Amino acid sequence: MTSSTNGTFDRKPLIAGNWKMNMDHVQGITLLQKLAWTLADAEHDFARVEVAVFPPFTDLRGVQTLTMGDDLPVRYGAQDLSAQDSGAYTGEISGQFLSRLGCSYVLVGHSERRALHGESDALLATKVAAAYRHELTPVLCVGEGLEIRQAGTHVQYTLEQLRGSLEGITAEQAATLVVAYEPVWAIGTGEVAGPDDAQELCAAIRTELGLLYDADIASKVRVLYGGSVKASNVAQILAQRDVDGVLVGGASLDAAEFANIVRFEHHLVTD
Ligand SMILES: O=C(CO)COP(=O)(O)O
Repeated sequence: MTSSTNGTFDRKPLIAGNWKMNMDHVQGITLLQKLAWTLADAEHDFARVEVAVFPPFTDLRGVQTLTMGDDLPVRYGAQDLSAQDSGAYTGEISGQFLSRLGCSYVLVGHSERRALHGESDALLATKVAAAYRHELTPVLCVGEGLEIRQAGTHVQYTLEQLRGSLEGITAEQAATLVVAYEPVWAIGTGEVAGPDDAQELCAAIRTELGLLYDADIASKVRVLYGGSVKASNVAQILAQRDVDGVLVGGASLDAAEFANIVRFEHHLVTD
């Protein structure tokens, strides 16, 4: 596993839910409350397996109030941030604002932002830097589309995205980075990369981080897999040595299903 079969992990697993453009601020609070109750009932050990949600911007203030008020051990982050800190950038959200809202994380370069908003690796490197300026941990997303996968150049392609999106990022900063490998062809399609595919790319990402920085940093960075993750397939994915967590889309909108994903260790045997 991230870990091994002896129940210890090399890195603390991170189970992250990307709500995308779903859940208004009222629905978001209900979902988070249900998730927290379900995990509390199950006596989930948050110190062992970390849980984070990525709601829309407009939900974040409510999420902050709820987590602070009820002392919830769930972390949260935004789905994007501006490369700029402040100024005449209509519609943009600064990392400073996210930090003030208690965000721990921010997604950078999700494939939907790369594809629908033309975000380039060069721009994403400036967003990663902005996240660090505001003490947010970037969750840098990389991954290939179907054509690249079919052409067999997916490893090369994904590592090129990684290098480009980390341009100018120091070793000290990279030590706290989270990378999410999300093959575009497996997102929202029900098509899951097999555990071996997830391991191949997560290991390749770690090796590349070792070359870009050093082996110690590479051993600290958490590399997640994302793409049609469900309670029924999560255990096999997380049984891979270099997969340190999952970034879940659709299945994170259902509190019971997401709680079961978080509790992947409890269904290792039955899956
Ligand atoms: O894009 C994803 C998470 O960021 C994955 O989405 P799905 O889990 O819905 O395939």
